[in-house]
Amino acid sequence: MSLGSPVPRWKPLQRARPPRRLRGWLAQRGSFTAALRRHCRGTVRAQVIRHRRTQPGPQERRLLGLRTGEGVLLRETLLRCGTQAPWVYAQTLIPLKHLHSGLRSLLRRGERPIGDLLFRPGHQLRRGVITVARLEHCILPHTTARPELWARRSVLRQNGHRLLITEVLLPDLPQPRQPAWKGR
Ligand SMILES: C=C(O[C@@H]1C=C(C(=O)O)C=C[C@H]1O)C(=O)O
Repeated sequence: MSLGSPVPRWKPLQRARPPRRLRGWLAQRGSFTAALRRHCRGTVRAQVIRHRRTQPGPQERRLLGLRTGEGVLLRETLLRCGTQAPWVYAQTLIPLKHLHSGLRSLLRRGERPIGDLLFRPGHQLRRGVITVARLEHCILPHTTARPELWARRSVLRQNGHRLLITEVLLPDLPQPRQPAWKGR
């Protein structure tokens, strides 16, 4: 999936005007996987659609505090509830220099979303500022439709390591039950 061109214009959530029905999802500060699970009667699964080393763009490099030439692991997944149509497209960038064995094994966990492991109690994970963007020319897999799509992006920090997570809310994502607009 492509986030489209031109590059999305990311704004802090408080300064953007996403549709009301999406605000609760966009403001979620805890595990997104856990939030999805609260709406899913089956199992939340992460289908890995890409897993490869790459060079980050200038914005991503800055957010991850990387120098030119420092590579990242790109993981792209579709998060879905059971066998339903995907609810979220997620893109995770992990600096290769932070790819310690713990993280490596975490990424080999089949269809289990990484949020479950990142947000384990006692892991002292901190989410930075959440920025959001309306994707103007996003191309969804398997369809030519161009719905209005919103995405959010944030940096997760743990013991000096950083991950950049982008989540695109897909049209089949249900309405959140509890508005989390103010976040935690
Ligand atoms: C970071 C989280 O993990 C989610 C799961 C992902 C995956 O398995 O690829 C990617 C991003 C998130 O939507 C979370 O739950 O907040």
